[in-house]
Amino acid sequence: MNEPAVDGSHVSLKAPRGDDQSLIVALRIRPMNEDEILQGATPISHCVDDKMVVLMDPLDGNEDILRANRTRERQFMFDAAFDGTASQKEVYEKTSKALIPSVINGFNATVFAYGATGAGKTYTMLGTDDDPGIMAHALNDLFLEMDKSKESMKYSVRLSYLEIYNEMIRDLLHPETGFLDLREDAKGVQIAGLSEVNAQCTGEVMEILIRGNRERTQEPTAANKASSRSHAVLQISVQQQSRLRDVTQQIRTGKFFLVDLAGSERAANTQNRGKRMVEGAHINRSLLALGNCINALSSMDKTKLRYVNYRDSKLTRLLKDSLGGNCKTIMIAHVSPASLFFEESRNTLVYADRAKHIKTKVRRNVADVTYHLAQYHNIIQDLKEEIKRLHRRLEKQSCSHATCIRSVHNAVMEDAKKDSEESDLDRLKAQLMRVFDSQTALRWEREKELVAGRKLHFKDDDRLRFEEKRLEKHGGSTDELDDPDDVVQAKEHLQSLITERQMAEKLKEDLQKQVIDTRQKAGQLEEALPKSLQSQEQREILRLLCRVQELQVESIDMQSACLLRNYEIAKRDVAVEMLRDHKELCHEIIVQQKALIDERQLNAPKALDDLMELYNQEYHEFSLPDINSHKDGLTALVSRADDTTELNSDLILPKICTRIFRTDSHTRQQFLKNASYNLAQYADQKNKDDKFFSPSPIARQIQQKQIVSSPLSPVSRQKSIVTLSSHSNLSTPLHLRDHRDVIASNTRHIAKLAAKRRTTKAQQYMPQDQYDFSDAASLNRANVSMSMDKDSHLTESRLALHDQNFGSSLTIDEQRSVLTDNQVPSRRKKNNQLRVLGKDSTRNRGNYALPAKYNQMSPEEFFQQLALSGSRRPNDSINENPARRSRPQATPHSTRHANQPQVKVKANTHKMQLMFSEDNESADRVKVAQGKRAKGDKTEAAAKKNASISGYRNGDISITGFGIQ
Ligand SMILES: Nc1ncnc2c1ncn2[C@@H]1O[C@H](COP(=O)(O)OP(=O)(O)OP(=O)(O)O)[C@@H](O)[C@H]1O
Repeated sequence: MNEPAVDGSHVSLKAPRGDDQSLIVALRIRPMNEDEILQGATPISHCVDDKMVVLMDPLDGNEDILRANRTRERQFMFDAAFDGTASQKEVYEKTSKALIPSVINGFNATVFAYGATGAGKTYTMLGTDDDPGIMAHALNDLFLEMDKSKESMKYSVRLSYLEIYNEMIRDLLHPETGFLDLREDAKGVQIAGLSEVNAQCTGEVMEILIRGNRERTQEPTAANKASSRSHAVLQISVQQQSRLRDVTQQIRTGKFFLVDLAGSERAANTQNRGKRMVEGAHINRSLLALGNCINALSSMDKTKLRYVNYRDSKLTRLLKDSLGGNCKTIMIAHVSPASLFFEESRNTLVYADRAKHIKTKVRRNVADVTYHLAQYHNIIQDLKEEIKRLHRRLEKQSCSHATCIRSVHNAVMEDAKKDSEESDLDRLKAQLMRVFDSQTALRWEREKELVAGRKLHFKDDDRLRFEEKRLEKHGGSTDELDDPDDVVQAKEHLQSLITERQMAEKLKEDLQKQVIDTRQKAGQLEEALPKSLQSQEQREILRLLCRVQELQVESIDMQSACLLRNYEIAKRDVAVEMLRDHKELCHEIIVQQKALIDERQLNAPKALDDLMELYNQEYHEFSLPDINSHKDGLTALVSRADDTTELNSDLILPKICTRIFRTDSHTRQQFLKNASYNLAQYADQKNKDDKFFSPSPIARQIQQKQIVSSPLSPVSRQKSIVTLSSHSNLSTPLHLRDHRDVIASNTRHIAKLAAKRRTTKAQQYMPQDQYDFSDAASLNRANVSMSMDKDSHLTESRLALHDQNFGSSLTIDEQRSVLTDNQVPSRRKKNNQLRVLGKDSTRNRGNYALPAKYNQMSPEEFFQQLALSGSRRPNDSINENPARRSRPQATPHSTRHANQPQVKVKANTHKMQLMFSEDNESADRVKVAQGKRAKGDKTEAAAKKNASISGYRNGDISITGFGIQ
């Protein structure tokens, strides 16, 4: 068992003569458990004292003549005996504790628990979490004991944990290594490949132990709910070496085996079958081998040569040293007190009693190490260190007056050092604050500079451009200026701006340099600080200082953002100012041109006059007093936005919006909120009045959006007017007819575009279930000359109104060309043919009869046909009633005229259809049906019922809107 060790030095194995030592045997009787009590068992094992145990035969021997004179009691003496009241600690202390110093000093020791299954072996060795057993107590004491001598000794503790299950050895700390081989050589019994784990403290050891136990094979049997099916061996190897280096060194290696054997079992009691039975057989075989060894070893006849057969099982081979060799061994035998286990208890007691006679020769495992000459130097060094250490200890122990004075002096010195550290901290703090301050100042300067720089740029660029424009306005290049004062003033201003910018740039450069300097200083300070700061308090102060600085920086950032926002507002103000100037300029041009027209008595078109009137009206209305200068006015304006009636005018909103741009953001938001809400209210009110033409909610939203989000719409209007004027070329004498046409055409074009845009949006938002677009497309194709768009506001009546207003003499051809260019679907545009009904003939179930002549009719022909057959031309009919003209009304009962084509729209299943008929006497009715119809309901009455609109007067072009209205 002696091991070579230590730094490759020469190790000589000593073989000291061992002392004979008897195997110590203790007996533990566990308390009766519930099962045993329920089965009516009586206690048959008793501890008479701490060494004597009495076992009673439960059978009544009176009937057996052979037993009649025999005593029913049998007494056993052990080194220690424990009954059910004994605690784990007591058992440990009275048995295994004494082995701990021996192990530390290089002796081998073994404690093994023996007994029948369920007798309490595992409980004694391992114990429970609350009440740990011998293993935990022994390891704990081992480390405590080593601690006592760690000043002079060095220790190394290694652990291995294995189980013998069915005669196979398994490493419980590394079970993945599989089954291991057991070998014997000159050094003793070895297990090849068994892992050894280093442990430094009790905690670590306990962890290893718990890990190993988790791997142990345990199964429930009838005798024990958690029966160990294997023998478990925990091996603790302790190596002790003196710290004192000498020319020769002793290394002591003690091994401590803690063995929890599996219990012998009777198949009748355990009722084991199959695998459990095989396990039981293996257990019994190995325990029999152990018993044989014990028998042989305990032979009283010292004269005879004994043969001990360890080879019968792995257990006996492993415990060879523990039983008959160099080992202090304790056997703790376990029995149940119950009468049910009399046989098992008796066997155990007999074996335990026999084991008492086993003698082992115990000797210390010591290895003497002789060092090499080269190692002496190290040893001397170590010794010197040791001397110094001892001197220091001596000094400490003899705390004389001088030492006290020295200690007081030391304390004073430490205080002084602390003070100086604190003053250092103050100094650093001040330095840090200076750096922070200068950083803050610089940052602030830079932010201001940034904003100022932007302003300057903006001022420079925009003002410059503005000035240039102004100069250009006055005509010619700057060289040929008539007004030198203006130019001089502008130049001076320009010069001052340039100088200002240069100064700002210089300042910026300086600031940047300063920033770099400060950063460097801060970097140095950052490096120096951690070295100087030692205490937690100092670090905390520093952390707080840094936080303060961070907050200051955040505050500067916020202020800077504020400045930038102000700057943006100022920029917008300037833009508004410029737009105003521009507006004034436009106004000047318009007024002058008007004067020119009046002066030359030119015959301007009526449209132009109307536009001029509108313009004048708007111009004066927009010259409201500045809101900024009157706070009350602003409040009044916002409250006006609250007033629904005010919004009834289409002009008030853009007007207010233009003004509101100059107010603060909160007021702006408040205003827009109120305005959009009231617009919706207004629109609702309007819709109630006029269901026929009311736009959809989404269309209303779009309308509101357009108005609200276009505060400068009057300017755009001005633009349109200017464009129109430029097209008209009013400054030159007109060929009236031509120009009127051009103006009319342009106006039509604008109106058309607007109508188209509205239509697109309405289509986009129109809910599908309200209108079947696919079918509407076919219907539209049928009415192309009358309508091209489902939601078009550009009805013929409107165009007619336009024509009337602008005196257009456009022919039907021209009207058609306008329509076909913009509204006719591209497919039809291609062949320029009008299919009166764009219905697929195969899908046509004959719900309506269509006169053949309308098929393949061109739009022009169709339109003419319709017009001829009516009483008037479409545009003529509008003049009749201005109310109807501006808004076509649904007239449920229209007048009938003979010889007019009947135009009907019928609701088919899910669809609308259009029907023309000429042969009907009362054929001037045009029916428009919309909506869905119940499936299977094919009568016209149902169609009418479902129709939401029907009956326009013949010739009223508003039929074009049937698809949507
Ligand atoms: N001294 C005791 N005090 C209280 N309970 C005990 C004592 N000894 C054993 N027991 C209980 O008895 C039962 C059986 O004990 P244990 O498992 O230790 O038996 P065992 O001898 O190891 O059996 P096996 O050989 O089958 O593993 C356990 O529930 C255990 O808690």
